[in-house]
Amino acid sequence: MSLQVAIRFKRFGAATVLRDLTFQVARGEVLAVLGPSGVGKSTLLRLIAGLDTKFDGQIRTEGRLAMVFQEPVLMPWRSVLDNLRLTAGVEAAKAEAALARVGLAGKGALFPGQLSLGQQRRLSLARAYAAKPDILLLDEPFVSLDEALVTDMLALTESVLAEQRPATVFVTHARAEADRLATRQIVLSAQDAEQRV
Ligand SMILES: Nc1ncnc2c1ncn2[C@@H]1O[C@H](COP(=O)(O)OP(=O)(O)OP(=O)(O)O)[C@@H](O)[C@H]1O
Repeated sequence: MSLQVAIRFKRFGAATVLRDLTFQVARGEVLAVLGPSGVGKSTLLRLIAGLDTKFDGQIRTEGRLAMVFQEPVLMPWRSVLDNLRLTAGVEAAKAEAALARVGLAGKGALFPGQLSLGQQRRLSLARAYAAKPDILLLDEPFVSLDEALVTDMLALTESVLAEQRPATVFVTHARAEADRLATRQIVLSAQDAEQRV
């Protein structure tokens, strides 16, 4: 099993954000995580990624992990091509192809600040996909892309998932995106948490 999650609780101060959440994701499976804003979806991904280790429970991951954040996290002082090559560890020719696949052909020499937000999001996706991770964490990766781009990026994601078969956890507000990409869905609700403010 690529990913095993057993969270007893995750607290921020007196507020319990996640409680008794247990699931597993095998290679090739795509688990969509839905639920209202503030319910703890991004927190869950940060725990899985190991970016936050303060919680009660156990998370086991196997292999290489890549995460696409809600806001693109790029190195502003490095070119678009370097952002892809340095993080995903791919050679120049493959990096160019990965850029072309997300519609960023010819943009490799620019810096992230010279890209639109939508282009930065696409670079983040390209970087995660080029890394060929065993575990892929996607935090609302299609937010703030226009409709045509969402369609393109969904199709790209679908083919990347079919080719690479990572264990994927996909956070989204959009039920239609979840229906299209996910093999399983969970909906987090405020009842999973216990707000004690
Ligand atoms: N570093 C932090 N310190 C304190 N509270 C935090 C921190 N990070 C998140 N929270 C709180 O935890 C709760 C869950 O936040 P999280 O970002 O995981 O929600 P979400 O479900 O991803 O929301 P959205 O759909 O709006 O992105 C919120 O109440 C938030 O205020």
